[in-house]
Amino acid sequence: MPENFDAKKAWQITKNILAMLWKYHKVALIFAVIFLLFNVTAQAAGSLFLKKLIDEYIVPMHGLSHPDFTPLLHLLFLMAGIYMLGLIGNYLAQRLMISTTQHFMQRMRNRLFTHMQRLGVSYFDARQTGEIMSHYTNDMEMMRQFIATGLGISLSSVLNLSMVTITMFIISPTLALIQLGTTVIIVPAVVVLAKRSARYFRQQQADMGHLNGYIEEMIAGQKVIKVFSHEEQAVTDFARYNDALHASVTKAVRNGNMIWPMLGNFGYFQYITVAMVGGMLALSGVGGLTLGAIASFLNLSRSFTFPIAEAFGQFNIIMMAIAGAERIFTLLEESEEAVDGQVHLVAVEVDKAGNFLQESTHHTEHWAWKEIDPQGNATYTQLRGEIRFEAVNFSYVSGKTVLEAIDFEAKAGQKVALVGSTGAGKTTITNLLNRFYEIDSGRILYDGIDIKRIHKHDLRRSLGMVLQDTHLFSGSIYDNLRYGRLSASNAEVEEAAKRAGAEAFILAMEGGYAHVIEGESSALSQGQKQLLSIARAEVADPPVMILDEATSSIDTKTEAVVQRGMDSLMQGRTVFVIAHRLSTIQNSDLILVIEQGKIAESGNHESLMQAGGIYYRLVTQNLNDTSEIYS
Ligand SMILES: Nc1ncnc2c1ncn2[C@@H]1O[C@H](COP(=O)(O)OP(=O)(O)OP(=O)(O)O)[C@@H](O)[C@H]1O
Repeated sequence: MPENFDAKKAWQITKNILAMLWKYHKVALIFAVIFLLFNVTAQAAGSLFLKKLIDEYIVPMHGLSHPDFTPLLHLLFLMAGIYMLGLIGNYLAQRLMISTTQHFMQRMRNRLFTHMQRLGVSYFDARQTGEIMSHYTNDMEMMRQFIATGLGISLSSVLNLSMVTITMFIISPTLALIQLGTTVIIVPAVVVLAKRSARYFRQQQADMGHLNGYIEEMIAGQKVIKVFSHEEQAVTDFARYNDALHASVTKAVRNGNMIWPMLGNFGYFQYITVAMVGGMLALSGVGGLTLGAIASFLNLSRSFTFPIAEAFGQFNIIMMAIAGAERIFTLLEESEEAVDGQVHLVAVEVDKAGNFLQESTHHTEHWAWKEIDPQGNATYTQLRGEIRFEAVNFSYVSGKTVLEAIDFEAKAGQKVALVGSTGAGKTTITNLLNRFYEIDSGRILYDGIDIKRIHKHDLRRSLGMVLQDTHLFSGSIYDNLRYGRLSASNAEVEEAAKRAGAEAFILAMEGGYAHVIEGESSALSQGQKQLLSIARAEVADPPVMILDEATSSIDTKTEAVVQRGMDSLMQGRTVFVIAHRLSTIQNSDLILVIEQGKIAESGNHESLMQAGGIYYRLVTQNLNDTSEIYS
């Protein structure tokens, strides 16, 4: 069942859109209303002229043998002129609304993307890419239609209706009251249909998001689907999502579409009622109704239901837009990742003995933490790369502890290896160091400074990451490697690639460093991608590195090359290695065996082997994963 329609919320969202439109496009909106007023005034004037035409020109001419048509023609020309002005007003109003919509949408897209860049990793971890994408495609398109057509038509309908009502009262207050009185009858039915329709439109937008999410997941997982021959299953699952979407679209459209014919038919009923009552009143001489008054009133009676029907005809669009806009606003209301922190990372110049000289504006390979006290005095703490976890507890979902009482120290320049079974919490430890997620309790210190006090951008700049899941962007090799540090020169990029062991294969490619990679679909092997990602980290030259070791997805020869790249990257830095090959971590200064979110053992290779515990069994049984010990 679709969620209940919340009229208050729908109104709030409409108000939000209107407020934003007003804020940025005040002048355009004022002019659009003025042009629309031209149009509705012309139509009302047309009805009043019709009365004049019949009562003062046509009726007196009746029975004359030589009628003078000149005054009649003058009046007809005047009417044509007024209608023309109305048409021009309408055209200008439409044009203004279209250009306003385009500007508004451009602003919204920018706002959405900027906001998305400021969201924390947790937002993306919890959602499918397709679902997020559908905010940019589907929801945005709904919003565009809302402003371009829904809002324009509703606005002109309201103005039209007001003008028609005023003109009706001018012509005959009695008939005007009958018209309004009969309209009240239809209101409850329209409201019921409108509410039902709105409910299904919200469901439709949600179903569309699910479908997009599923498609995106299936595209990303095409190879896996094929490997397991699950094409049929994927088609069946897709059909389920598609059926759900079809059902909600059908229900929404069916309810929405009933409003238009219902109001249309009701308009005829009103037309006949007004004609009959008006005729009777005229015949009995009540209210001084003339033939011209009845004719122009009947004309207005048709125009009365038309804007109501037209406004409700936009109902589908408005409801879909509200559903779409609600999803966009929900994303916009998603709290941004806080990037506070008064401690900054700066490049510094040092003398031969390594003593601090001064802050530098360019890359120097030496870093310091800079803090400015309330008096404006800067203090510099030389960056050493010491990391300390003190009694850290963490849970992704409240109540489900993932890390418990994590306590260790990585001294400057040390290599710390994290080993343990899958899901033990190794990656989570690095996620906390990066502040992708905030700890529940305890402290993480970086050179003695609580990382919560370090500006998040600077903290992350000081931590390089080479993940198994490498991501390269569309662009040249130069561009991709420079992503690590935008100010790096070509020579620095080439030097880093050489150190990472990536030079040979880069030069073998057409264009060498200028070779353009087309996003993730590039024809690079897993090992080559990993070498590029190592080189990218080399360019960034951060004092602390987090390495997720290559797994068996690459062959032994490439693995040796990647390992050499990693070894080079580790030189002179504090390094955290999420280890998958025990052979590569034996020289680590500290090995942490993580089990079910706790440090089960810690020490160096020798001490852990002597202890004869989990690590000893892992090594002696030549296993990579502690879970195999227990199985
Ligand atoms: N974004 C997330 N939201 C909720 N739970 C998560 C999230 N990421 C990881 N977890 C859970 O936290 C636990 C630790 O996961 P983590 O990725 O740190 O394990 P790991 O030791 O790195 O495993 P692996 O060696 O398989 O990469 C697991 O139970 C996992 O299911």
